[in-house]
Amino acid sequence: MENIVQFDQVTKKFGKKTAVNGVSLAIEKGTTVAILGPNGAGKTTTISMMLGLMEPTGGAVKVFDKSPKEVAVRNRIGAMLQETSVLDMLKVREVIEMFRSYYTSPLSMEELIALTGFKEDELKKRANKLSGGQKRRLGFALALAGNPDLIFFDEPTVGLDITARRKFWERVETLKLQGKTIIFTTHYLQEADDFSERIILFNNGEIIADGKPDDIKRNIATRSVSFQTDDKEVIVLLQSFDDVIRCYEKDDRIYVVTSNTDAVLAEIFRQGVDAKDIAIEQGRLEEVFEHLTTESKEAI
Ligand SMILES: Nc1ncnc2c1ncn2[C@@H]1O[C@H](COP(=O)(O)OP(=O)(O)OP(=O)(O)O)[C@@H](O)[C@H]1O
Repeated sequence: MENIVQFDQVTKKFGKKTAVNGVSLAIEKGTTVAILGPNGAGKTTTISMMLGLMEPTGGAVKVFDKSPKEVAVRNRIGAMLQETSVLDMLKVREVIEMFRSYYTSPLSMEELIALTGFKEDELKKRANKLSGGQKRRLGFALALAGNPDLIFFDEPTVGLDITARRKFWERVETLKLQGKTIIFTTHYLQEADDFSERIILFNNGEIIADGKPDDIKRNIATRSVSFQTDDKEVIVLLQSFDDVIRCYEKDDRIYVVTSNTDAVLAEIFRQGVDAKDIAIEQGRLEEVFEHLTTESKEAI
């Protein structure tokens, strides 16, 4: 399989701060990869080096087997980054036309409209009059204007409502079917799980997990059983249950973090624990990250 992106011992330092630390990875043609990690993990820096926007301090970055700075490479890459501001005074159609003109074999206007779902009245709007969701769609159109083989989305769904999110991922599915290589960053484990074939998890500038979503999830995603109780001693009892990772109290509720919510619930009932308003919650990624940064990396 052809490697589209290749990092060999890549390091990026900003003064004394090491943002990316000796990272090696290869991304194969046609895969959809999610780059996940807490704030400051090095995701954006990694993507910036893939895009040739930043030079590594050490190691080698290759995209399509060349430096990402080469024009021939740039022509094959599309990126939707956070907060792209585009020529506000132009109308949507004009901005898209302008971006198309930068490329030797752009997608047709019709294809771009179909991919982004812009209506005729929206195409006539000035870019600065667009809603947040429409702006994101414009960013999507601009990323695809050159009919790229490799596409980057940096936190593409932040601030979008559920419908806009669903539509965004439907559009990405179309690109996947066309055999594009797609790399996106996200804070949402669920999105990474639903839409990628591979998750690369960053922490402190290093890769701490890399694999299929199911494998990663099994290792990092925990769920919790939570409830209200008047029994102040309950945590001690809960900690003795099998499969319990940890317990804590927050906002007048007891949380039992576990790899097996069914078993914990059964035990709660069996032991007659005073538990009211029981709920099961998917572990928050922040909590997982917190856990990861304090636990040994070999646990993954
Ligand atoms: N231009 C810069 N100058 C100095 N430090 C930087 C610069 N860019 C990034 N950093 C630092 O490098 C580290 C990695 O930052 P990066 O933006 O890559 O993280 P991230 O995983 O994308 O985080 P977020 O989820 O918050 O976007 C952080 O500690 C950040 O403060």
